[in-house]
Amino acid sequence: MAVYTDITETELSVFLTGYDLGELRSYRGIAEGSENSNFVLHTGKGEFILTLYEKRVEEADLPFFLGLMQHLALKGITCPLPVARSDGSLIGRLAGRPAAIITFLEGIWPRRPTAPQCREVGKALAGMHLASADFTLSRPNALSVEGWRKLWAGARERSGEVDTGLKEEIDRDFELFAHAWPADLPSGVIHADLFPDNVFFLGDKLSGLIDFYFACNDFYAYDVATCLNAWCFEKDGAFNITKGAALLSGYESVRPLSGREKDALPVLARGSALRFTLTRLYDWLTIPDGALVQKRDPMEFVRRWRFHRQVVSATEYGLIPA
Ligand SMILES: Nc1ncnc2c1ncn2[C@@H]1O[C@H](COP(=O)(O)OP(=O)(O)O)[C@@H](O)[C@H]1O
Ligand SMILES: N[C@@H](CCOP(=O)(O)O)C(=O)O
Repeated sequence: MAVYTDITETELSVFLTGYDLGELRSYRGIAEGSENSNFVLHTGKGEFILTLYEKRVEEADLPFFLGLMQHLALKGITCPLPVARSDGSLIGRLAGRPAAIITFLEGIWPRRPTAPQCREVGKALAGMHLASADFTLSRPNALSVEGWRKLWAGARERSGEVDTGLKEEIDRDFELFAHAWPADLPSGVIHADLFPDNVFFLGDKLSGLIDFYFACNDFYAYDVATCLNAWCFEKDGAFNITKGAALLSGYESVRPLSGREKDALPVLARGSALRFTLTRLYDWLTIPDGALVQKRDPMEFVRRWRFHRQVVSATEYGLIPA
């Protein structure tokens, strides 16, 4: 469910007078997504996506997110282009919420990603990293190790309700990250949530990257690690090395990883799996049933995190040794 704030035809028509998009022909809410309210608009100028930003997105971060999409789209990355209002701004207000309109992208997100699709996503991720190198705004990653600690503080005491033993196991990882988390790897703007539901395909051809609302500045290799987690595990929990190899070779065909980035992949993948475990665990334990936020199973990522704890070298992800 992802229409948390409803809108009337009248208020939407008034909102659209701030744009050069012609008249409103129809609109409908979109069921998918989890953070914001999204609508498809059909106007005199075609189809667009309208997003009303809900409480979890900080209004102060919107210039970064929308500016990034604009920067990337103008550089040829297949992502939505924010539509400017008649006064030149990208952000308006609708139904008491900050709101923006972005271009509509064709495509379907893959429910069961294939190895060729993993290769395409690797290439697209590297393309995004290169294209964002000269983006002038920055945003620290609120969901890096210190952010995880805060989530853990809010979930730790009740974590046994999800899996016994988790408390001690996660505590131990925080001790590891205190000294083993990389201090300096090549960094820049990363997507930070490039899961299959944020990538559209037409067949095996990638047609769009969406949902830049976790984008931030961090290690590029951390974004690669997140994609390994999001794209290369099967429904039964097993890591698929063919998909891992496809994703990594796709990435390296555009932006080769340095030796230090390769060496760091196991700890980054472990940290990234913990990051998604913790956001899911926190929501699982703190959001009341029936609330308007989609809760996701934390155990899916606990299993991935446990897998990475056994990994000693990135060759286990399908990386070809230099
Ligand atoms: N530019 C776009 N073009 C086409 N569909 C889009 C676009 N942006 C979002 N959507 C649709 O809206 C859904 C939710 O978008 P998303 O940005 O993932 O929301 P949330 O931030 O709430 O997770 C997507 O799964 C997709 O169906
Ligand atoms: N990808 C995250 C949840 C974020 O949801 P999104 O709909 O904004 O991509 C997870 O799987 O935990």
